[in-house]
Amino acid sequence: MASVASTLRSAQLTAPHEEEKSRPSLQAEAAARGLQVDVQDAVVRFGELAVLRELSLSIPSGQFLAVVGRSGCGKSTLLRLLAGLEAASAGTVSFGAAGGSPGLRTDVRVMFQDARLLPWKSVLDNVRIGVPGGDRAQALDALELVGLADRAKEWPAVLSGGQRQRVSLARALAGDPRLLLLDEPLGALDALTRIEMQQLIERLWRERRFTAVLVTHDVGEAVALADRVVLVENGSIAQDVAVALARPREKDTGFAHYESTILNRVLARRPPAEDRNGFSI
Ligand SMILES: Nc1ncnc2c1ncn2[C@@H]1O[C@H](COP(=O)(O)OP(=O)(O)OP(=O)(O)O)[C@@H](O)[C@H]1O
Repeated sequence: MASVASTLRSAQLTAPHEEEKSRPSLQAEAAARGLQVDVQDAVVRFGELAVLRELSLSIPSGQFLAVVGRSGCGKSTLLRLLAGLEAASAGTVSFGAAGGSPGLRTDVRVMFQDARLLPWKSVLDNVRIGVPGGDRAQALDALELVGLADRAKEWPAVLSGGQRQRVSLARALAGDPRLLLLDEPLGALDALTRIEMQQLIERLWRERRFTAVLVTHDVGEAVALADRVVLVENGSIAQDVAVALARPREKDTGFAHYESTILNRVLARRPPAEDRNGFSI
């Protein structure tokens, strides 16, 4: 990873007109960084159960995509397919113009709902796991990104749940991924910490321009973060919504429109009464 802290520092030192002039080329470079993803007619089965049924999805380089859907519809299975943790029995998954495939790729990282930190390793050593070669400076840089460089020497056990998730995010970003897969990473956090983490993830995505795929039960979270929200239903994409709202997003009427459009569609099939009262699915 190029020194992120130094990149940010040098960006801050750039005079405004110079920054303005260099913006188009920086944007082009940034857009090219994120991995393009193409899923074509993918089928994933667990025994008799076909979870994904000829699902097709193209994600352009650098897009922030959110995946929503009812519990058990196959959101995590789709994410695991992209991570190379599940294999398709039919169809294809390919990355980039060159068409690379999932598997043991260093440019694809996953963040899960539980932080999955090794309790016998320090915070810094946990982050070093995410750095090819385990470079200390690179790991420290990633910890600085998430605001935890001063906790580097401590044990994971002394951190709060939100801090542990930030370490997990640092570990995922430390290898400078081109595709970040987020499987309900904020689901276990309290509401305030969750909002702070959403803002952190959005800021880092804007700065680093990786392609992001977020699985979430929270339609509000999907609308707050994503360029595009897809609904998985019956094993394929049942709704595909481009979220045309300026960032950072405010919970205004435009936001509420997207939220209710998606939620109404999710609930349209089989709306249990308890789901109608909230924004989570
Ligand atoms: N390894 C597995 N073996 C057998 N069945 C599985 C396996 N993984 C997932 N499934 C089944 O596939 C279906 C989809 O699971 P998946 O975890 O992808 O759903 P999900 O939409 O992410 O659910 P949730 O929102 O509740 O996390 C479920 O019925 C689940 O039981």
